Amino acid sequence: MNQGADIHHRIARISAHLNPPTNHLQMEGGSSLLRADCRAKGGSPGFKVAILGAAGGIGQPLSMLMKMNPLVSVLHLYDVVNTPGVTSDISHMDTGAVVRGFVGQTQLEDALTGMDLVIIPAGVPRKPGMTRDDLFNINAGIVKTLSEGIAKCCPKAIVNVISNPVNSTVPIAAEVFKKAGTYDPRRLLGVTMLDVVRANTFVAEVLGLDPREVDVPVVGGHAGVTILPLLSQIKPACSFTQEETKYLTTRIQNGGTEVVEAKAGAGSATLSMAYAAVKFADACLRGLRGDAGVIECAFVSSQVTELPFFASRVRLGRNGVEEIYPLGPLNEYERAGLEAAKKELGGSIDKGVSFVRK
Ligand SMILES: NC(=O)c1ccc[n+]([C@@H]2O[C@H](COP(=O)([O-])OP(=O)(O)OC[C@H]3O[C@@H](n4cnc5c(N)ncnc54)[C@H](O)[C@@H]3O)[C@@H](O)[C@H]2O)c1
Ligand SMILES: O=C(O)C[C@H](O)C(=O)O
Repeated sequence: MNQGADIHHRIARISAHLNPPTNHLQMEGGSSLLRADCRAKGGSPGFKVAILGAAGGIGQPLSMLMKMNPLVSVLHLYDVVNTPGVTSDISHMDTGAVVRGFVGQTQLEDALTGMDLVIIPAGVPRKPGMTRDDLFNINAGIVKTLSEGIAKCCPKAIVNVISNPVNSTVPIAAEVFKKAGTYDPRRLLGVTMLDVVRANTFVAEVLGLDPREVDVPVVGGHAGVTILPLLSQIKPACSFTQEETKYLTTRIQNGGTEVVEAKAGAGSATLSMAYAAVKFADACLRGLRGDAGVIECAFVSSQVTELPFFASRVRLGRNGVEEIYPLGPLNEYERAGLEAAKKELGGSIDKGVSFVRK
């Protein structure tokens, strides 16, 4: 066989056992194909991460940022459209993770098999005038289907749910996992990190600080009054006037709507969300690696209140959520906020549970 034919033969051989439609098939040179294949098979240390909804407004920058994360060795990009292009594009970044693309329901199982962490930003976003709950009718079914795939193909994966309404989609995923007999509450987390990111930013603005120096716990859920910033517990310790407290609480609770209105029909937060999702996913991966003291806020199965799910500070470890911290001392304003949050949150959780049990 001449040299050109030999290379073509090697490419064909490798193509046959790489997942379709991977970017590697478009690379030139048999030797690089072989090396990428070895790394994909676990030759390089790191975690295997799938992003479901990878071609969307959040999915694309999230995929790019996860490709830059040194803890990721394999990155699977799944969507019902456009993943071949996104995968090809992102795969040219000279970072460690091997990227593979999967498109359409028939490739969902391949996308999920063997994953350590699955991030779900699949689903429709809000338009001005809509609540997150208005997305339920479409997104509930999407999250249900994707969760069924996870239960079947990677039941031990940590799952980060971004799709709205998070207050309902997390209970939906939990019910699907219960039905499948795979539910481990420690491994299912609703992503509320954007609320913390916003709270840090807005509080830093008021205090004249660098946002990186500020840490605001945000508890409850991820919609309107269920988003409850605990300004009395911020680090560094600081007090606010009543006016500042009201301004900050309202702005943090309406952060999503602020972006939806500014985008004027073109969707909701995508870039700040991708940043927040990566910050949270990185914390989950550091926990999986066994790092000590990884603490973030997340919407999880919880006994912190009488509700079955609640967002609060959690410690992340090798099994996902290793410890859930109590809310700590609340001031009068926060106690009233907690009551309002619980009232709305209870209904959203029930709605998610009934969707699967019906
Ligand atoms: N948790 C949060 O803090 C937070 C923040 C921002 C947005 N969100 C939510 O994230 C979701 C996505 O927002 P976006 O701006 O990226 O929307 P988008 O419309 O830009 O992207 C969504 C992607 O999901 C894909 N998709 C649809 N059905 C799918 C399925 N069955 N399987 C896989 N992929 C599927 C679409 O093809 C699309 O590429 C929305 O529900 C939005 O409300 C949550
Ligand atoms: O507001 C939205 O609809 C998207 C997201 O939940 C956000 O908080 O930005």
